[in-house]
Amino acid sequence: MLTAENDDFGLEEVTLFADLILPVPVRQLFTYRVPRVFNAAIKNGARVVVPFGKNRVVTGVVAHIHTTPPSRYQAKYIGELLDDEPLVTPYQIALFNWIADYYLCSVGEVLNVALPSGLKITSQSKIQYNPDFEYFDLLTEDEAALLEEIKKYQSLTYEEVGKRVGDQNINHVIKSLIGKRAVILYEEVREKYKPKIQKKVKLTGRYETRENLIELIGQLDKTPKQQEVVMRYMSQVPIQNDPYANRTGLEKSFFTQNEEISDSALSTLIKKGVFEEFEVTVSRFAEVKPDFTAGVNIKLTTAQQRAFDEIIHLFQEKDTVLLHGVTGSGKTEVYIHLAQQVLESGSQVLFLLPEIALTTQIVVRLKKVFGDKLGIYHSKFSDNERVEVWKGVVSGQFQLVVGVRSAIFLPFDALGLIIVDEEHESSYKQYDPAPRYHARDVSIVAAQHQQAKVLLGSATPALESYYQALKGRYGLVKLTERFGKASMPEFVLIDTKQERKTKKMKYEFSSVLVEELRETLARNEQSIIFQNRRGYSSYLQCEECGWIGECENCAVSLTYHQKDAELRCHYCGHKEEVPKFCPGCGSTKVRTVGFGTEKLEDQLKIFFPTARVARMDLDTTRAKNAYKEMIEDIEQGNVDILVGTQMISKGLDFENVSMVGVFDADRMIHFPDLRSTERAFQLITQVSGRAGRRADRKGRVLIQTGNTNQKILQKIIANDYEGMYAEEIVEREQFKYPPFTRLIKLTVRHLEQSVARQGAEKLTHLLMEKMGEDRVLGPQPPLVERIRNRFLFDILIKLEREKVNFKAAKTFILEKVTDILTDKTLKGADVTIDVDCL
Ligand SMILES: Nc1ncnc2c1ncn2[C@@H]1O[C@H](COP(=O)(O)OP(=O)(O)OP(=O)(O)O)[C@@H](O)[C@H]1O
Ligand SMILES: [Zn+2]
Repeated sequence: MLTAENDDFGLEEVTLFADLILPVPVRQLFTYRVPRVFNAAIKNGARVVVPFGKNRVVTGVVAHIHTTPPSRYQAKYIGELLDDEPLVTPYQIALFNWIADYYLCSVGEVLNVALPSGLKITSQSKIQYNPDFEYFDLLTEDEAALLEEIKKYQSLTYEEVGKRVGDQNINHVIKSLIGKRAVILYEEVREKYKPKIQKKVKLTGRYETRENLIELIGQLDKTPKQQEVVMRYMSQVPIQNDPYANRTGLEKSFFTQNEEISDSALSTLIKKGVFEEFEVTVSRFAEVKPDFTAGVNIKLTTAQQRAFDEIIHLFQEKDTVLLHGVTGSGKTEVYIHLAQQVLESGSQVLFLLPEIALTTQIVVRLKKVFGDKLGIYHSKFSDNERVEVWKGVVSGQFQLVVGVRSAIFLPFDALGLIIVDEEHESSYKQYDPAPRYHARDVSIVAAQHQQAKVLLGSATPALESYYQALKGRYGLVKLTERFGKASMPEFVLIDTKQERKTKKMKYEFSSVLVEELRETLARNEQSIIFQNRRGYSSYLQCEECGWIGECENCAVSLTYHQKDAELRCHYCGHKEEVPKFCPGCGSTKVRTVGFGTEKLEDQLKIFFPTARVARMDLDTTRAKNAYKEMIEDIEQGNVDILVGTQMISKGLDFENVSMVGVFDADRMIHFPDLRSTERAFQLITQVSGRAGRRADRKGRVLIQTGNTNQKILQKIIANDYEGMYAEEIVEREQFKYPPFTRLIKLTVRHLEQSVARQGAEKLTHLLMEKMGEDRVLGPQPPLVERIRNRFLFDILIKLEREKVNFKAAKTFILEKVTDILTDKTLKGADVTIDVDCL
């Protein structure tokens, strides 16, 4: 038999099939038939467009090409082949498969988050005149007129039809034309990504010689406007010194946007064949010019150099190294030096950050060193920009990419190093939708695929990472001093109970904190106020009847946002107007309870009317450049007091911040969660680390608490990470929690509470039968037991790392979940699986 591999001639004849990864939540590949015309061109990793289901068109990626038709169904044809060269590399397909396997989801779901949407496909309805149409008598006047217009074109979109007839509201006429079959509607697939095109002009070839050019200028004596255009061109393009400069030409907009130059003169010159027009594809990042003026060659301090050498040394035997360096110790400088070394060796570097807020400052630092080699990848970028980074990685332009968690999906082919900064951060974990992956953990696997190394860095490592380091699985390197004689900040615990008793509290602020703020202002230094809750107050409550504003879709109280005078659900985004009277009893005594960043901002303005107060949280940073502008504002000293959520807690480096105030420490410490102690330590240490980062500014941190004796607060004050670790790890072992076990959370959801409960109970039983009662906990409703109208029940599975065959256990779990999903008595129930839930 002739096969695709061994005979090119036979390729024309043979029928090929392709197994595709499709972006759907089904754990299988889909086999499609390859039209013969694509036989020679189709490759693994290429994108194709295929019909799916009744009337969907989706983009898939070829995983495997073969000659075996599917046995259970008739294969449909692939519609279009989008790439001549594979867009997704074999490395990526292997990694996506690993993620799907490990996190128990479909490869399609991985693909769905991995591909920037600009590389996916949308379908657009197009309208075309039906040549077989005969019943013109049936048309109204409007319809006949429109049909005449449509007839002139091969095909049009709805929008274009509207433009052609100068009326955007003609959809109803189009609809009736479709109904009468006078026009045909069809779906055209198109790529969302649009390269940015620039129109340029250049002199035609014959004027690249000096003589011809001089002659031309002479000829134009009589048409001074045209002569002006040529002269201006020459002033911008040094064609006399370098004839090749003409080849790059000049943006057309240079002429069209210049009022002194006449458009028509340029047009005439183009018509005469003096100039010619051409188009080039330009990078959207062209405007971000690197700034080479400062800081290119920062010299590492002795301590940093020692850390650097140790890391390099440890990489000889370990694939992963943890850099535990206190806040402000200069970890970023160590990363930069490592990245430089790796790039020089010809390999690529991926630099992961947990949050967009952080990229702003670090990108400035990296740009100085790496210039155009640096690609930036995060969600505040448009799709087109993300596609450009993707393509830039393939083309080799971007050898270093800084990005948030999804940057781990980029098509690297020669990774040497992955840096995971602030590796303890929970934002590396994706919660919803699947894949519920952890970018730090995926990094380690991605690095294995590429024989690359991973550097984890943090001032407050995740317990898991530190455990692995102490066990010797990761290398461990420490930086215990701040850079440049800056000392660690000094802590003050403020007893709010005492202050309340003596009536010294002013609103939410202790007198000590207000006084400290006043002194900081007087010294012209900056302060940070940290409260990990946005909005004005936690909720609204009626003093008379106790009514509390709750979300109609979720079992959670609505947060009061004063600025927009509304109540908002932080789970589903539902919004309501603030009621004037209590909906329960009609009383007007509706009060706000608790406080968020918005309220603290307001109160600060009352204490310090002339101070410049800024707020940084999810609500104030929605716009694309909001972070950047706010951070620059702070750097330039235009802000005296910054109020913010966890967003401001880590990584930011402001030289003039000397005071940090921490609110609601108790809520962080006592949050009902196995990680609350670890998290409280991390958050408070990180935000404290923003204070006093320069030798000439002693940092002070004031923590408001109802109980100053709490052990964890003492550990924070003493900067005693090891102490915190030692106590926590004992508890983790005792209660069988990570790192000693792996946790899988199953959540059963249903519109009806009884069905959700029933499903969860059934599933629990099925699991317990084989896994035992100790390993399966629940079911129980989570903290917020209803989200978006659906009731939730959680089941927690604990699997001992050393004892349990993880893979087999997961296969078993998947089987049982499938049993529930196909159970007729549980119709509509849905189960999400979260492997290594946090
Ligand atoms: N060797 C050096 N030479 C000059 N400046 C340095 C050096 N090392 C660090 N710095 C400066 O000290 C400050 C703190 O360093 P950096 O931001 O890298 O700390 P970090 O360890 O990443 O802190 P955090 O954990 O809080 O993010 C920065 O402004 C940095 O530019
Ligand atoms: Zn809600």
